[in-house]
Amino acid sequence: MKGAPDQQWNVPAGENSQHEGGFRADLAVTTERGGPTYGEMIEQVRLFMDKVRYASPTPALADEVIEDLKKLNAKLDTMLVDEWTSPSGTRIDLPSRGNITLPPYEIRDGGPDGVDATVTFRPFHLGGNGVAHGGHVAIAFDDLGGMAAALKLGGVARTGYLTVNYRSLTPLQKPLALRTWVERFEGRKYFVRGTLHDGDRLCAEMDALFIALKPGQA
Ligand SMILES: CCCCCCCCCC(=O)SCCNC(=O)CCNC(=O)[C@H](O)C(C)(C)COP(=O)(O)OP(=O)(O)OC[C@H]1O[C@@H](n2cnc3c(N)ncnc32)[C@H](O)[C@@H]1OP(=O)(O)O
Repeated sequence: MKGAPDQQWNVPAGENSQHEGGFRADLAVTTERGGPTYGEMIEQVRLFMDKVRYASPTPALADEVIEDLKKLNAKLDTMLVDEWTSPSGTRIDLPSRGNITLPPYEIRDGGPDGVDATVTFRPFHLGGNGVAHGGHVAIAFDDLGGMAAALKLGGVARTGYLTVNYRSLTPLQKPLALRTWVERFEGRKYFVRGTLHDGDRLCAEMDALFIALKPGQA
């Protein structure tokens, strides 16, 4: 990665490393990494992506935006850390734990019985004709399905397969109810179901297998 010659992006698993296999060794959550305005920074990036999705800039404006973005990227280059110490993914006080790559969701309730979340697809999640891209719906199911498996097994799991049935169109910019739960498990195999509703209307359903990782497994 350019701009951060002294930073290690991938810390190999080892005696003193901060991860075990594929996931964080320390699953402790934080509300402090990245500082008190980290969430607002993420929100401004999402807002920017919303604008980019719909903007038709003049060549002059595109050049101006490019120069501004280069400056911002150079600023962040001075503060890059490895994935295990990044705030992203651990900030439970923020939508989607501060993970910019996920559709923003808030957890209403979560435990071994399942996860109840509210997800709001943004303008930049547009697929076509004003509604969400199906891939973004699948990402929301994957993360929250993985969370249901993790809360049931008390450890981490990776997706073996994930099937989404798209039952009706998924709107943007509207809080939707996403629920995931472990239907059954056999050994390391956790069969997880999920639903996405707009009010009473079913938008999509998930049927997935998450496999508990063995200690140290990537
Ligand atoms: C609280 C924070 C929450 C955050 C949640 C984030 C969730 C995000 C989750 C992800 O997106 S993970 C990324 C996407 N997934 C992957 O990249 C996984 C790629 N695949 C693998 O790494 C391995 O295949 C895997 C670790 C999943 C399993 O390999 P293993 O060698 O550990 O297990 P094995 O192949 O022996 O399979 C174990 C059992 O599962 C079964 N199995 C494995 N894959 C299957 C599959 N695809 N379909 C059906 N069954 C499957 C397999 O047949 C076997 O069944 P039995 O025990 O009954 O014999």
